[in-house]
Amino acid sequence: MVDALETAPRLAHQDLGAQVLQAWLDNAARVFYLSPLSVSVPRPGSAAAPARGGVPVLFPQFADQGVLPKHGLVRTAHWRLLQDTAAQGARQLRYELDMKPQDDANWPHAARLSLQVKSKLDELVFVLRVSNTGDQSFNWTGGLHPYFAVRDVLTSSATGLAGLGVQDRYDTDLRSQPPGDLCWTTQPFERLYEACPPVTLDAGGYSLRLSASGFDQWMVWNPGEAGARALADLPAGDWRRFVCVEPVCVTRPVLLAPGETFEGRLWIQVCRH
Ligand SMILES: O=P(O)(O)OC[C@H]1O[C@@H](O)[C@H](O)[C@@H](O)[C@@H]1O
Repeated sequence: MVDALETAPRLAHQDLGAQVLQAWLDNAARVFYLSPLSVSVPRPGSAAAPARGGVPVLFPQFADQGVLPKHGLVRTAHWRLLQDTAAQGARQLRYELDMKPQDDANWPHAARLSLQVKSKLDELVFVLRVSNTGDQSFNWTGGLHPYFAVRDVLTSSATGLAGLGVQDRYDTDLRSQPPGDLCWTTQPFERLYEACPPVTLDAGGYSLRLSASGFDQWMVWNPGEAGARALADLPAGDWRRFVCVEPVCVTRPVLLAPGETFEGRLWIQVCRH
């Protein structure tokens, strides 16, 4: 009998941003893209940079939609690792971060974040919890930003999104996802979906079944050939090696009263062809 632990994805991770960097399946396939040019060591005068790849956590601001640094404050914060274990056929990680009102003048709130990751056989589950530990309500946007490794984004596709309302950064007249599979070209792609139904991503060689709860939108992003040139931490040509399908809350910020907790989950199931 094969021990399920032997086949559960191995995980690499770092406390900066509680960022899962990689998950290896038992055949050594990598679930996530991770740029070899990622630098997480702080340079004098600048904050530590999150790795380009894996699964960054975005909070309390999605992308550049507000006054905070792009994608918020926690992907450049050092989290506490509370659990890193392998038992009963599963690997489990748990990170925690406490945010205090005095940490950032533009977001003067108290919150506790926890990220739990569980890998079992061909499955990964991410659970992000946000608790309001202060005495005033706050709202936030953000979520998870997985960089899914694909053989070639130009031959990859995703199903499950047809007919959903969209906001597209580059095609502002587009109102809904056209019928058929979603495919990518050499052009930059950034499309926010109005909901978060299950999606199947054909990564080339295997598919990833993605489903989420708590989060209520998908953001699908790939910088394309031209957009990638502006990303110093991405080798030329590597934009073809990933697509980000991100479970997020953007259009409807999450309001948390004192003592309330949000819970968002992402399930990633690897299906061999
Ligand atoms: O380069 P960053 O800060 O990691 O962001 C990557 C991309 O992340 C996506 O989620 C956003 O929709 C894009 O606007 C953004 O460019």
